[in-house]
Amino acid sequence: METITSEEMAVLDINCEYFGLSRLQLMENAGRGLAEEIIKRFKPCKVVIFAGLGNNGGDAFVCARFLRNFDVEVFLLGRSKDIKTEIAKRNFDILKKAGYKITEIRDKIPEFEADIVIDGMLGTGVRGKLRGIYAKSVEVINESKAFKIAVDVPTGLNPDTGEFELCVKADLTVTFHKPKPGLLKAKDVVGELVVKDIGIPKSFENLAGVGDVKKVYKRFESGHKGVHGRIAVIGGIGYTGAVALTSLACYYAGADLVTTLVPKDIKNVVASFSPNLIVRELDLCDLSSLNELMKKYHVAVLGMGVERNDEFTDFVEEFLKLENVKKVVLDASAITKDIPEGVECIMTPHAGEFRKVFGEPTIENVMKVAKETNSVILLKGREDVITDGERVRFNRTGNAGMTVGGTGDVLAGVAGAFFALNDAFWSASASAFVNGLAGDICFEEKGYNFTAVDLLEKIPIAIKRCLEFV
Ligand SMILES: NC(=O)C1=CN([C@@H]2O[C@H](COP(=O)(O)OP(=O)(O)OC[C@H]3O[C@@H](n4cnc5c(N)ncnc54)[C@H](O)[C@@H]3O)[C@@H](O)[C@H]2O)[C@H](O)CC1
Ligand SMILES: [K+]
Repeated sequence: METITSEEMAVLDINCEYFGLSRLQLMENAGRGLAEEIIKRFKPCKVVIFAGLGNNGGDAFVCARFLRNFDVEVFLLGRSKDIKTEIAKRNFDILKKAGYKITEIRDKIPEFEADIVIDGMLGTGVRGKLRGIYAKSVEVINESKAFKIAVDVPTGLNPDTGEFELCVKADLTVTFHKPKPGLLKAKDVVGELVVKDIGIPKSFENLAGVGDVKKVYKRFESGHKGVHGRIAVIGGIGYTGAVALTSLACYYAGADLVTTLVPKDIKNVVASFSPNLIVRELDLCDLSSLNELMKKYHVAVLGMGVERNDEFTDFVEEFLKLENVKKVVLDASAITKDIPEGVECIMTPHAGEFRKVFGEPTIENVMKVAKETNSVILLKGREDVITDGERVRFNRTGNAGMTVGGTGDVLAGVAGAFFALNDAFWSASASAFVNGLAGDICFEEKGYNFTAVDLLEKIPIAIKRCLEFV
């Protein structure tokens, strides 16, 4: 049975909203689906809903509306003004206006008689040990003789691992869209498991969106220089601009420190492009200094602005074997089959570069190569393909103006910055989305005739738009 983790569900939730399927619609479908399962099993009877302050509670409020002729009472675990989300509050207010019996629980849970108890306290938003009234409520529910129905996840169960300390012992769990992995591991507390379709198109699951960017972008208020990413950019053998574009893209995507390593003869040229750049001499033969240097860096981004040559190909192979090389983004001439064990890798070929090294860029072959090289492939194209060999995501942002030279160099920098603080798969997906969105912002302002420098400067705007999306 295909499952979805709570993290993936959170990303999908936001992406649905971004693609026009609102969370309010999803909540309505979830609540209605839950009520359908109850009406299928029970004649109208007494129902007590234990509702939390998040969307799990929201689903239960919707469900109440569809339990026509049932005697429904709601125990809200806290004050209504503390309800966390606008959509849950909206559904709470509807019940209030409709005159449903609602009790705001502070610390004492009232005595109650019920045929059915609905656990709408916590779902995929649960974090850590059950606190305060939540723990008490679980104990009271488990002592009750009522038929216990869990909304999405029995409260207290870790939806991904199936672990729990104190958890609702449900007779029936109605989960939405797909089961969370933990539900398949904890049958004793899950009871009968029903998966309700809430109308999310299958394709949305594999589409890169704003949710991907919100997942990977991190800013620590109390951060010191370097905590947001230290990146080494290596290239510039033959071309001067590419490595500068990549290095500046690392900064525009949030990295704190970027060192650009280029051949001696162009060092000053590259340095002259921007005071943001820290440019150092690259000696392809001095691997021990490079290994020393990499001690201080999260990620190395290689291959931009290098005419493919055997010397550089050999260098890349040796570089990847260095002890302190943990995470790499391999672009253009650095793309290779030989990724050593223990090196996390994102490769960013376009179709031509992929074909040269791995053969036809069909989805199947790209997934096969990702699996064989134990890396994430971000195949650039009209629709980017991101895969780790198991999972696949597609990115549809971007436009025909991005065929201009240098846009791939910018993408490699964005991927490097996200990769410093995240895993390869989501970093690749989020960077493809951001790079394309920046291209679309350029198009809004300039039509198709924008440059890679224009794209570069729109990267922070694109990220800001994603982070502001609620
Ligand atoms: N995409 C979907 O599948 C949909 C899911 N829906 C439902 O939404 C919940 C997830 O909602 P969320 O608001 O993210 O979190 P919860 O309701 O699970 O948690 C709420 C709230 O509780 C607090 N909290 C967390 N841990 C604890 C704890 N240990 N003790 C006490 N309180 C805790 C925390 O502040 C949270 O914010 C999902 O399960 C579905 O039921 C949508 O409605 C439909 C689409
Ligand atoms: K629940």
